[in-house]
Amino acid sequence: MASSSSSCDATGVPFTLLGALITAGPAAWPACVGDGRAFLRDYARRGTNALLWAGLLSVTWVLLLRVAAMLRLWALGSRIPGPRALLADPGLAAVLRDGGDITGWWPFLSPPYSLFILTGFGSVGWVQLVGFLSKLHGRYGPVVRLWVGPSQLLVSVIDPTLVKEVLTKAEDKLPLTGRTYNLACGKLGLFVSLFQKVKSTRDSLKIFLNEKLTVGAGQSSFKIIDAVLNRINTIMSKDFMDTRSFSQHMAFNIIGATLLGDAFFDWSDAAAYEELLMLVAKDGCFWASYAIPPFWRPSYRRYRTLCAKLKILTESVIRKSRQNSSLNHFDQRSCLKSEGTDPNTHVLDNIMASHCLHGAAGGPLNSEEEIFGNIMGLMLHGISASANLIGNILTRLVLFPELQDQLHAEIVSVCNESSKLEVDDLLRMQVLLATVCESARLLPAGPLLQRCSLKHDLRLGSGITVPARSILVVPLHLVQMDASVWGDDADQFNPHRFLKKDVDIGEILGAPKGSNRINIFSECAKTESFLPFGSGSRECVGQKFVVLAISMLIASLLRSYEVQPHPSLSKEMGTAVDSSHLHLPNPKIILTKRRI
Ligand code: HEM
Repeated sequence: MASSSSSCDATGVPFTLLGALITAGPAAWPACVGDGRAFLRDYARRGTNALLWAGLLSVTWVLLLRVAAMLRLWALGSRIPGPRALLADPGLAAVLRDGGDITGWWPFLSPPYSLFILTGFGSVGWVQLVGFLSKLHGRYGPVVRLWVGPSQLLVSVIDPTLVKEVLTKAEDKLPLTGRTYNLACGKLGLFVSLFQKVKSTRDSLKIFLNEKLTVGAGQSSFKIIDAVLNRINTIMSKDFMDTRSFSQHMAFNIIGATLLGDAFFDWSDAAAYEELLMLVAKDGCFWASYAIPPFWRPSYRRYRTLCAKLKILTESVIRKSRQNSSLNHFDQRSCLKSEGTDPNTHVLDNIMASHCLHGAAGGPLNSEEEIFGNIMGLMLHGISASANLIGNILTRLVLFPELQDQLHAEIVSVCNESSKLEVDDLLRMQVLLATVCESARLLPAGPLLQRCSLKHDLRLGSGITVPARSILVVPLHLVQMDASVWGDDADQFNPHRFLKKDVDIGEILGAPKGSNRINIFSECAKTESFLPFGSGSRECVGQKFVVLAISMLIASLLRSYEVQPHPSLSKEMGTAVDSSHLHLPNPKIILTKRRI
């Protein structure tokens, strides 16, 4: 016997709500189907089922994609030499616990996911990390893989040719780098992961910074250094100062005045800004390392408040700087005017101007917010990294008084007493440039260059394929202290190696190849192992500017002052330098005016 439901002819009943609306309605349906309310209930049930199925299918699809990506990562990753197991090294646990710092700006993943958060100014974390990678490279060769999580592959490269290839081919930064700067500076177009996003801003910034020091033009004295040095007399009213704070203060003034123009010098909030900036730089990487911002932690909220204050101050100095600038606001004039960039304006206008051009070419205009963010990011990175290098050089000068004498003699011989120092003079100061380079070689601003290729696998010439989204690192300290390249004394401070061994920093200085003035660097045999400013698509945009600016600062300083250790410290100085040179003391120094 047929059941009542099977005898019900429901074919006339519409399947969808739309269908129901355009038919004559429930009145036209067979009685066994029920009234309109029953239809809606049935419709809701069917709809919910469909949605659940769709959700289930999408989640399954995403999971399958993830699993497939993970299997692919495992398959490709396992072909790269390296330890088999997931990372379980007790030594690195200590590194994990260390705090992070934008100066190092080699941020990694975080508690609880992370491998390590690296600190600036030569922390213990550096030593452990470098030691660990050194062991791995010793065992597995120049390319080593390290599983830092089931779906996270770190690949470390130290072979100079492969390093160059990696830094050129892999154009993206780790997303965490961008997050760190985003957290501190808000929206910004520099330092973020995707190369395509940073490219145009990088280009205009490069032009601006390079034109600040027109190398080889013969007539450009570096006014900012004069202004900075004028401040030394005020600072010297104190008995002594520690190298770190002095270097930070010098770097702050040089970078601040370069980016923001003269307005920076008579800015009443400068001291507060400097303090705030360093606080924000110190903790940025740590907080950004959380996958979900820890809003519930009061210390995190305090950090956000500091960032907000810094942002307000940055905006106020930028406004002040704009008022001072000859180009008051970015307008059509500035767009038309600046195909190249005008070195007399400040960087803000140039970045804006370049984006006007960009806009004319169809690209999006930078928002004001992004421009403020860029300037803030540059201040954070530029000041921290420059302070590190200046401090390193000053410490070496204190440690090696005979080098200081040699530098002074060189400075005096290159420029006569009354003349102003010019950039051209600097290019003749070979020992000075070599000292800057050697200091940068031995103590880079961060221990690792980091890259990733977000979208594509990376096929290296050596036949190795690095899967997309792997973390690629170049341990600078291992590369720059490689005895097979730099000789047995690779870990010793010896600026003269740059004179003898012909490392080409001509490119950094932007001088023509073979130029007489810098022929010390005319051959490039070791260049690929000298990477304090990185290399390739994401290399430091400020390198030429900063090498010359710091050389100018040191030359101007040594011309008028002798840098001496404070008497209370001089005895311990000799032993304070750790053999790996990853730790430098922070000596108290006295600047004694030279008798002319
Ligand atoms: C001694 C001082 C400095 C050091 C040691 C330094 C070092 C570095 C390093 C290692 C990188 C990454 C390179 C790579 O991954 O290949 C970098 C990137 C960069 N640096 Fe510097 N830097 C210094 C000063 C400056 C200054 C003064 C500025 C500008 C005011 C600057 C602007 C940049 C920019 C824009 C990038 C690239 C960001 C990107 O591509 O997203 N740097 N720097």
